[in-house]
Amino acid sequence: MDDRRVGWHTGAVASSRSIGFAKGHGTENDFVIIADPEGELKLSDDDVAFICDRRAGIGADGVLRVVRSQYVPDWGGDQDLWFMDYRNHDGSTAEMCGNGVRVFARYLIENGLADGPMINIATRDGVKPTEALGDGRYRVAMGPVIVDQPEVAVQPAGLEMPLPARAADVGNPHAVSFVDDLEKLDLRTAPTWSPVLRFPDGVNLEFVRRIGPRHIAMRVFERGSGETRSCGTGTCAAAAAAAVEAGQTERPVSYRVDVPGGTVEVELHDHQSYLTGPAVIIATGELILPG
Ligand SMILES: N[C@@H](CCC[C@H](N)C(=O)O)C(=O)O
Repeated sequence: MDDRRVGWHTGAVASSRSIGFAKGHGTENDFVIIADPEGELKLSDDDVAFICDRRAGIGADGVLRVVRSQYVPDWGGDQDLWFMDYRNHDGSTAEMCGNGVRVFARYLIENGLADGPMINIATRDGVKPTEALGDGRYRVAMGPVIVDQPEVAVQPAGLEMPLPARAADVGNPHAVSFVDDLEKLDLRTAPTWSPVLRFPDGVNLEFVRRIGPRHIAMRVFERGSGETRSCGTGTCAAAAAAAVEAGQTERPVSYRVDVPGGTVEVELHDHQSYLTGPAVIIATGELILPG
């Protein structure tokens, strides 16, 4: 039997660390949530990759560490809030996670850490006011989405020609391409983009098919996580790019965005966007980290 499992039953493995976790998802973009209110837990990139490993670990697209903002060295805000320390599957950090922040809000409320229905959640992209709608859905004020000209070329495996893409900033970086057929895209390997220096820290790549005037479908290849079944910031980028492509200048304008893991709604206002979608907590348990 694996040593870590022996340790689980006997507590005899001195070199392992046992930590409580919850598992949740938003439209099947899934996360391991770890409470660390006073910022005592040091999670290396390898620790996060181990937790996210779908065979050796719990399995997830990312990790959400739940920590008071006063214990986050780089947090510049003056309020003490719950901070969502988001890590991708490979351990890298990201500024924001739109599905993660909804799951984070649900976790806070269900564990008595926040009252709701309105919670201000601190992220590396600032404070995200999040509202529990009472029906399992959460509505997040995501901030503005800034869409550029289609100046990027994205090359997925198997396509003869690169796709034109618009850069979109949702706090984290995105590039959105429009396609006629989402099913035939091969996203098992990372698409490349050019110019490479347009995104020196990497980029999330969205592929979008228009279904109706305010309805799109999307697949995504996420920076640090690969293809996922949904990306909340990506749906905001996709909706904003779709509105620009269609010349829809009226605000607010709302989009239904279908992703492989479900459906979300994106509302685009003049200087704000809102993401509404489900958040689910599916399990809690104890995790044994090696080392
Ligand atoms: N899945 C997330 C985005 C997570 C971060 C992203 N991979 C990045 O590195 O920017 C979402 O729901 O927004």
